[in-house]
Amino acid sequence: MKLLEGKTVLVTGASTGIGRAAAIGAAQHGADVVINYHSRDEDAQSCIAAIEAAGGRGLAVKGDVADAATATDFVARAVDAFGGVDVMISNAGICPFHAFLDMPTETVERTFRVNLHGAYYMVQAAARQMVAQGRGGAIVAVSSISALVGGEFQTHYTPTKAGVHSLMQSTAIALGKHGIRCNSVLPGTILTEINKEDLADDGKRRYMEARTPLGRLGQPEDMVGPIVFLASDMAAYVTGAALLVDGGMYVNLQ
Ligand SMILES: NC(=O)C1=CN([C@@H]2O[C@H](COP(=O)(O)OP(=O)(O)OC[C@H]3O[C@@H](n4cnc5c(N)ncnc54)[C@H](O)[C@@H]3O)[C@@H](O)[C@H]2O)C=CC1
Ligand SMILES: C[C@H](O)[C@@H]1OC(=O)[C@H](O)[C@@H]1O
Repeated sequence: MKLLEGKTVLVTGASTGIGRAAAIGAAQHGADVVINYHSRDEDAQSCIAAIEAAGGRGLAVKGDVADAATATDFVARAVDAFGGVDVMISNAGICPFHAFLDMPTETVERTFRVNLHGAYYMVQAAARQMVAQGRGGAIVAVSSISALVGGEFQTHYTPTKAGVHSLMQSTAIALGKHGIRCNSVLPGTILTEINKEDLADDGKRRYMEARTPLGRLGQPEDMVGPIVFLASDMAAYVTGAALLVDGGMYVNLQ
């Protein structure tokens, strides 16, 4: 069953990882897909090729989500190309692991700007378009298990993920009257470029695997079902919710 037939889906940070898998997954579910990407033209084009191979129409728009103008441009380009916006998947993010006491100011500010300001601007630009269209919509933000638990080398990152989760709760209230649903997914540890270096440490990787009751770390494709579900009409009465997708890692105390 195709869950996003006839919808236009926008995904930020979609040239790699979870965003890429979500973009291709949306196309497999019948959507036209517009992707935002930051810098890697070849990866963006290969994502568009995969969207088209899945039967959807695709468009890649370059831009830094930390800049508010990127969001308005992204939405305008989607409307020009495909006539509107039905779903926004706010996914772009960075996590430059670093110790707390000597954390460079620029690292903190860049992480906040990309992960939190970027999500805010994208969600707001999509919501403005959805309200103008008058046919509702769905917003899915990629938060994290890190919205709920800390990380020694993620003191600049975990607050942004809690912030994204909180943003979905508040926008669910602000936008419910317009028929726009806002939810977050909270991935556990998914094997992507964001943690390639961190998990190159065998001890760290084995520890994270051992914490996961399902016995393995996640793949980007593990995020597709939960994201597509929340974006689709199957979730018509779900808003302000947060869906952990972590193989059980969060509940595994002992
Ligand atoms: N991989 C994991 O274990 C987890 C990832 N997440 C979140 O998932 C999201 C996607 O990350 P992954 O796919 O894992 O890693 P990734 O590194 O493959 O993807 C992040 C994407 O965001 C893009 N990006 C970074 N800065 C950007 C900017 N300024 N403007 C536009 N795009 C930008 C990157 O180019 C990249 O395509 C992030 O928000 C991350 O915080 C959340 C929980 C766990
Ligand atoms: C980058 C981390 O490995 C990843 O991102 C998160 O949000 C979680 O902390 C994951 O472990």
